[in-house]
Amino acid sequence: MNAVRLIPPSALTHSVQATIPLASSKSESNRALIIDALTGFRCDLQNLSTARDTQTMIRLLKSTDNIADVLDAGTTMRFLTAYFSITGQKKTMTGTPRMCERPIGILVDALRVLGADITYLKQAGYPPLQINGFAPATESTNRLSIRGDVSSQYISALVMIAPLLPSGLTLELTGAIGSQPYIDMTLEQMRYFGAEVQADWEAKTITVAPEAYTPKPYAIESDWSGASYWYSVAALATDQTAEINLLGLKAKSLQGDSAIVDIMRSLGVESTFTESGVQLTKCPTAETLAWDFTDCPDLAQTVAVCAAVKGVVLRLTGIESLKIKETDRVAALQAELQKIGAELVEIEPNHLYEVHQLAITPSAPATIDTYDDHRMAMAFAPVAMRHEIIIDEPGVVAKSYPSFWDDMARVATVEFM
Ligand SMILES: O=C(O)C1=C[C@@H](OP(=O)(O)O)[C@@H](O)[C@H](O)C1
Ligand SMILES: C=C(OP(=O)(O)O)C(=O)O
Repeated sequence: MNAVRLIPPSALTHSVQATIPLASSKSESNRALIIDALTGFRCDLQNLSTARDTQTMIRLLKSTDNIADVLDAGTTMRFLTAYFSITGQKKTMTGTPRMCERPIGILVDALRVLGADITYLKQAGYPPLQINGFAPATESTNRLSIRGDVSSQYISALVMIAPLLPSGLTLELTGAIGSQPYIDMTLEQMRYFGAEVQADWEAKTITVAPEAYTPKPYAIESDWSGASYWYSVAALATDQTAEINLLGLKAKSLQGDSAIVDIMRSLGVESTFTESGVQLTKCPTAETLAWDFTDCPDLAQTVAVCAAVKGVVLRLTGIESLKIKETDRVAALQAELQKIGAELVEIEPNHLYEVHQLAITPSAPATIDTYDDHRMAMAFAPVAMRHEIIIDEPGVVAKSYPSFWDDMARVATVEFM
C-alpha cells in the first residue's frame, strides 16, 4: 500500500452523517501501562489503545529481550528509559533512524543524578543508549532542576517513577513549559492510582512523595488528537447539514487536545456533548484565527491544513517543538501546503507563523508526502471533503490511529493504490 486516493462525497447524493468510534488515547494508555507495571501489573486497564505506540509499550514491558526497540514512539522511548532505570533492568534502548535524532539528553542527565547508569551508544544526548543499572542516590539528590521547554515527556517520565525513589522527588522546571496539559495528565493519572503529587505552576515545581501506587481498574478515554481530524472533516464539509458523532469523548478530559473544541468554533464547528461522546455540527466561520499551540502542539497540523483550505488567515505561535517530532513538522507543512495552493510563512523567526490560502482550487489532485509522520497523513486527509487528494504511505497512521482509513471511508471514497 503506497498511497491512498480520497474522493470527495458527491454534493448531490451524499450527506455527511457519520458515527466514528475513534481509537483511544495513546498518551493516557502509555502512562497507565507504566503505572500498572510499577504496581506489578495488578491494575485492570480497560480500552487500551490499538495505536502502535501503545502496542509497542505493551510488548516491551513484557519482553525479556535485552534490546528494547521503540520504533518511532516518543513516549515509549522516554517513559521506558525511566522505567527500566528505576527497576534496574539492563536494556539497550533504540528506535527508528528518526527516533535516534530526537533528543533525550535532558532526561538521561536527570536519571543519572538520581542514580541511573546510562551510556550513549552513538551520539551523546540521543538514542541508542544503554541502561546498565540503578543505585539510588542520597537523600540530597531528591531535588532536580529540569528544562520545561524541550519536551514534557522527560518530566512525565521522571515524575511517574518518582514514587519509587527513596525520598520522592521535587522537580524545578526552568524556562517556558511546553505541552503542560500532558504533565497535568500524568499527575492526574498518578493521583488516581494513589500517588501523592503536588504541582505549583506559579513556582514551577512538582513534588512527588515516596508513596507506592495502589492498583485499581482504569478505563482510557478516546483520543482527542484523533478527534481533531473529524473536526476538520466537519469544518470542510460542503454539506451544511453535516453531522459527525465522535464516540467515547468527555467534556472534562485529561487530554489538552480537547482544546480543539474551542479552536474549531472559529473554523465553523459547534460541539454538543452527549452521553456517548460529542456531536459536531456546522456553525459560522471566522475570517481570521490566532492560536498559541504551546499546550497542544499535536493540533497544529490539523488546524493549519483546515484553515488553509477554508481560506481563514491563521496566525500560529507555540510551534517550536514541532521541529523535533516524528519529522520537522514545520518544514513538512511548508512543503505540502504549497501543493494544495497555500503557504505557511515564518513572520517572526521560530515564533510567529501565518497560513494563507493562495488558490481556491488546486489545479490537479495533490499527492501529499507524509515524512513517516501519522499526523501529516491525517491532517491532509480532510481536504478530501472538497478536493480529490492522494496521500502517500498511508500506513503511517498506525502509530496512533490504525483504523483511520476505515473511519474515513464513512465520509469519502477511499481507494488504496
Ligand atoms: O506525553 C505525551 O503523551 C505527549 C506529549 C507531547 O510531546 P512533547 O511533550 O514532546 O511536546 C505530544 O506532542 C506527544 O504526542 C504526546
Ligand atoms: C509527537 C507525537 O508522539 P511522540 O512524541 O510520542 O512520538 C505525536 O503523536 O504527534
